[in-house]
Amino acid sequence: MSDPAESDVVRFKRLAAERAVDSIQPGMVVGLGSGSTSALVVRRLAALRGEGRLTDVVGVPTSVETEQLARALGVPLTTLEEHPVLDLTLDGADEVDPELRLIKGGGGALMREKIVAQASRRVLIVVDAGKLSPRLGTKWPVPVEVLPFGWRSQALFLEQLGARITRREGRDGALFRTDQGNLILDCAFGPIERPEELASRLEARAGIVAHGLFIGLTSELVVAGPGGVEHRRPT
Ligand SMILES: O=C[C@H](O)[C@H](O)[C@H](O)COP(=O)(O)O
Repeated sequence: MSDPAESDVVRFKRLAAERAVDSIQPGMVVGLGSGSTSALVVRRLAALRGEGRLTDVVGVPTSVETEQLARALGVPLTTLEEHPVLDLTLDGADEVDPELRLIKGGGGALMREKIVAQASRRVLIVVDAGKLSPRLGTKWPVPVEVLPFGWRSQALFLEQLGARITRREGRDGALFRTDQGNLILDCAFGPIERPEELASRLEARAGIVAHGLFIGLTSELVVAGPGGVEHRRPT
């Protein structure tokens, strides 16, 4: 039943999460993304387990936060060491372009999310319609995870690539640290003309350990908005 206090965005996220969980089959090993939409996926999976469905599904969490939520809700977990190939990953995104290229990492989990996505046979991205964008970088900066060692050099390098940099802080105003203990530089490039080229330049730089451009990784998208819930595949 829907909660009258639930905002439209949260309702769309929930509807998309519910539809996405329909793609999970019994016995699957499933990557569990991070962020508020992925939390709704975990909650839905836990609710189905409570009804005696999908009880043999095991998850690989992409962040400490998702791991804690899944454990609290009794969703069984495993690791990539145990299961280096996953059947399916369900994850959110911050921005999605028409080719289903993504910006991710608003919650700082980009590195583990990308590792898990690359280890998955299928990656299903779950979003509300507000995440759709004509061009990546229009709505969201590209999060870049850097080693603390030499981070100022990486900031200069990113500025030379045209980014306006913000070093991410937590809600308490302290420096944000990823689950790996690294820093995030949020890089506002504005609308990005050639995301593949930018991704290659970021990947070639020592000290940058991950970036939030997810290209060629989305197998399917579930998007929910005022027009309903839609399940898309790349064209
Ligand atoms: O690091 C966080 C992730 O990439 C999230 O999947 C992304 O930020 C979307 O989060 P939300 O579902 O809360 O909008």
